[in-house]
Amino acid sequence: MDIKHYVNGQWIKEESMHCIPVSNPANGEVITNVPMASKELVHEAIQHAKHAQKEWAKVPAPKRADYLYAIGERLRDEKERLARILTMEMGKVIEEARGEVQEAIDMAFYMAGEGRRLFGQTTPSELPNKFAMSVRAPIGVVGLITPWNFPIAIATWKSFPAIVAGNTVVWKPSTETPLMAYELAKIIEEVELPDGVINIVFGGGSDVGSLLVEHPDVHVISFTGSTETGRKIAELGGKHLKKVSLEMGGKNAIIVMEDADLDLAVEGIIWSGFGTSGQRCTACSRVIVHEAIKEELADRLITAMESLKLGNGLDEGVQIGPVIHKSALHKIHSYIQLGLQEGATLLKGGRIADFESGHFYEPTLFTDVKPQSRLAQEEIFGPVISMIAVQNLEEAIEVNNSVKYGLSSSIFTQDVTKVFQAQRDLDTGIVYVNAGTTGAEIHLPFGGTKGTGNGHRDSGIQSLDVYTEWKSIYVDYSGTLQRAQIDN
Ligand SMILES: NC(=O)c1ccc[n+]([C@@H]2O[C@H](COP(=O)([O-])OP(=O)(O)OC[C@H]3O[C@@H](n4cnc5c(N)ncnc54)[C@H](O)[C@@H]3O)[C@@H](O)[C@H]2O)c1
Repeated sequence: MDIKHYVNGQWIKEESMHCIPVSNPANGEVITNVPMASKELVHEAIQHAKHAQKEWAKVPAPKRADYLYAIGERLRDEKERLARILTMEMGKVIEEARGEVQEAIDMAFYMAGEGRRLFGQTTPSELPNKFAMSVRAPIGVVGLITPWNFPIAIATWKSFPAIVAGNTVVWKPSTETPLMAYELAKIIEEVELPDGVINIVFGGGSDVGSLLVEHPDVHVISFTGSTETGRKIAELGGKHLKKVSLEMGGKNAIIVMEDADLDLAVEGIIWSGFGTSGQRCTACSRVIVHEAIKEELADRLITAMESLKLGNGLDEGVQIGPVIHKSALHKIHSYIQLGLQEGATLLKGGRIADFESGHFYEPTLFTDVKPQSRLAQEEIFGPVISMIAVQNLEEAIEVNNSVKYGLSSSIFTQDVTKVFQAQRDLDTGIVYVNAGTTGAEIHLPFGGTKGTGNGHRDSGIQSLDVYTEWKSIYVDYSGTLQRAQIDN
């Protein structure tokens, strides 16, 4: 499949184009080549987006929303085909890939509905015969920079609210997973979204990504990726006084209290820890367990892990797919060595899985992990769970909150008092009760605190705050010049 950039409604293949191969992580087969955009093309895409935004902002929001309904319909028609491509390029198992495409569909319809709301506020004026209101105004050109682990959902969390609010978009997808972006571009073309409203340029982070962040005609940057990259973007964006929304890494924990339903807890831990091979920003990588049940929980987890099936995500019945590439495999393995050096006890896994091709890591469980060890503090982004024993809920919450990240947390307990105490004191942007750390719904705000985010949210109505400015409008119909801010 020959991938091209999509700029101003045109498919662009540059003469001097440099391409890099993209391979299926399940078997190493090259599935496409991704072109690296030149500086000139990125600049051109931004200029088209800037030009298109002036007209797009004048289109009534309910009409802008009609394009999202059409995109949603096309995504729904293509769901199975897209899910299969997603599994091929990213590796997640087909059920999860279907779930991800469904998220994009849901986001299209949800944000299309927003075209008939985009609520502002009216409020009384302090002066007679004067009307006061505030409305959401689009900001201009939005630059999107996205990761490989959710190649379509995250882009739709960002681009759909951006365009329904009257902005235009230049999107730089991850070079690991360009096919989903290419497929979305084809749908955008089919529904005849006006030229320049969504532009897609492929390329590396430090060149194409940085260009978007630096460019004076890009007014907002919406980024999802690692905390390390987010920090660089925040620094560069800050230098250019740019609005920057950052959704970054996580080190999420499940707390299991002594009164928990252990069958449920085991299911929650297995699914959130090993689903997507641990490559979710919300993946559970720590289990904070009450001392009294730590052995029983470990035994049950080991039993549940015995039956997990690794393999190509396209094969039905496979529960755990590959990790994205070889260097991820080696990074994960280096954390196993580190954990052992730090005194943790390896209960299961800890090995690169024995497959002829592809990048597979065995689901891994450690116990006796020290809360301050690097194994317990750093994002591994692989199928590795560390168990940490605690004496009570207060200690569990302290351990949960001791990491630099703050995305998702969860507690398994039957005690309503503990539930309310935990939801108040856990310092993450998302808290689950009697469910794992993954499984966010698109109509709730998604994001985290501390090293995970900078106060913005993807999804939910709250995401509109990233893509709009509040404009306050005063209409004086008194026929006289009424002077406000004067105390007679
Ligand atoms: N909080 C969330 O919502 C969320 C969701 C999914 C993934 N993530 C995080 O994403 C990470 C995994 O994704 P990844 O490996 O693709 O992350 P990454 O930070 O390596 O890359 C993310 C994107 O940033 C680009 N990039 C890299 N360097 C850049 C630079 N200097 N300037 C501009 N852009 C640059 C990349 O090309 C890519 O498109 C994990 O840390 C995970 O937790 C967070």
